[in-house]
Amino acid sequence: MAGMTPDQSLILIGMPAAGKSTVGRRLAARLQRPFIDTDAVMEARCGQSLQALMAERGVEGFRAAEARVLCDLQPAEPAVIATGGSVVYAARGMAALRRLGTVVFLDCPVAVLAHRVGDPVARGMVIAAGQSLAALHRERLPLYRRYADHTIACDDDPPEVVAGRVLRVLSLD
Ligand SMILES: Nc1ncnc2c1ncn2[C@@H]1O[C@H](COP(=O)(O)OP(=O)(O)O)[C@@H](O)[C@H]1O
Ligand SMILES: O=C(O)C1=C[C@@H](OP(=O)(O)O)[C@@H](O)[C@H](O)C1
Ligand SMILES: [Mg+2]
Repeated sequence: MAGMTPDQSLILIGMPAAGKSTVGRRLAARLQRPFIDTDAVMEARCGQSLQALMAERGVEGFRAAEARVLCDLQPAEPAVIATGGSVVYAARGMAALRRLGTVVFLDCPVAVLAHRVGDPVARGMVIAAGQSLAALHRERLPLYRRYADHTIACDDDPPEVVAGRVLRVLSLD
């Protein structure tokens, strides 16, 4: 898929700490579009922090709540949407997101992610007890690839550079 039409939202997926929220905010400013972070939408809707949600409902409950948020997302106008890293577990949620626009996968090496993330559990990630970040990355990579219209290699490049790559691949620069 080359470029995107003006009525489409731009949706960022990828591992936690890949830069979806940071790069997404920059893209929204550059494109003069609203910025939506599905993590913030979920916290507002559930009335608690993601960490509290995870502690109360567990991984399955968290994923179910996230899927409902994705299915109900209706931007008033084309937006830049940063998602939580675990959205790709929800097939129905991803189908809903894909109806809203173009999905871009920020593909960041696991070593860079590990440096940024610190302790996955303290960060409130959807991760099984004892699972390493590298194992989680292996588990999710096929899912990110399945849903991506475009993949952007991020390495450890600054957010502005990554944002520029996204705009170029979508012919929006
Ligand atoms: N391209 C980047 N280069 C360096 N640090 C980054 C970059 N993108 C994000 N970060 C940092 O990594 C952390 C996680 O970024 P964030 O945007 O919250 O990622 P995500 O939304 O994908 O989880 C933040 O501290 C942010 O400042
Ligand atoms: O990947 C994950 O398991 C998660 C990523 C977080 O969002 P970011 O990807 O924006 O960090 C947040 O949704 C939650 O802590 C679970
Ligand atoms: Mg984020």
